[in-house]
Amino acid sequence: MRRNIVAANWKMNGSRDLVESLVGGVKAGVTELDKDVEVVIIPPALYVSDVRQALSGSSLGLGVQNVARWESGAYTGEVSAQMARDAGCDYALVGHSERRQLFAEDDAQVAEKIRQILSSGLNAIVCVGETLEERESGQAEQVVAEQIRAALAGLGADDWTKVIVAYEPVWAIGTGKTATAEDAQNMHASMRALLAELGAPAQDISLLYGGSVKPDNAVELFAQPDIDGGLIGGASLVANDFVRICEAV
Ligand SMILES: O=C(CO)COP(=O)(O)O
Repeated sequence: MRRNIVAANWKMNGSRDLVESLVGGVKAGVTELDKDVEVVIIPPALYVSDVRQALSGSSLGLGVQNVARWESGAYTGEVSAQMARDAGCDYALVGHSERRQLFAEDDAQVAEKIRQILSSGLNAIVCVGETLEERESGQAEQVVAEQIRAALAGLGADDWTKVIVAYEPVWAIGTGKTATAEDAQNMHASMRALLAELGAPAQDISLLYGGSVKPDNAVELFAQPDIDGGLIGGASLVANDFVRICEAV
């Protein structure tokens, strides 16, 4: 059965004070949620342990925003998937468009990171999405399909149970522009069809939408049959807004 998931990607925002106030607010706010909704906090790696402590006693999940593509060794500044697991994480984001654009992460590197994430026992939230130019030239589906194939082709049956795919159109991230619920649903349906082609149990895989999700557009987006939750940036930094988005699932 696929799960409904709402994940908070704090990006490079926050402080220890914010961890206290934000996690406290979210924890208190989500106690009323349907048990079928999984809420995941993804802070900067340095705050993972603080968030883990602040989350204690709750069922919220924890994740990192990135991992190294190597297992261990002389890679100054990197954090491995195994370390994230060791520090108490359950999830790792991979292939976020900010990593692809600002850190030149390509599909091959994304695939290597996914292998690290899965072999360490974490769940991978694999981000894909097209740029505005690609959408306007009618290539959106093809771009997303290529990203999914490059990242996920050849996974084994056990691996698929730990894969979540997040569709985040690049032009919708942090811009206040959201894909229409219809466009997002169409993309999600085609992603699910492709996953089936790749041998995945596609009906069981959670597909999240991300890109300017706010409390007032979340209900319509999450009502779509192939949208199983969201990956939330800006609105995840305000406890009330994030809780309202979680309630919309
Ligand atoms: O990139 C995102 C989540 O990973 C989306 O960010 P915003 O919600 O700020 O648009």
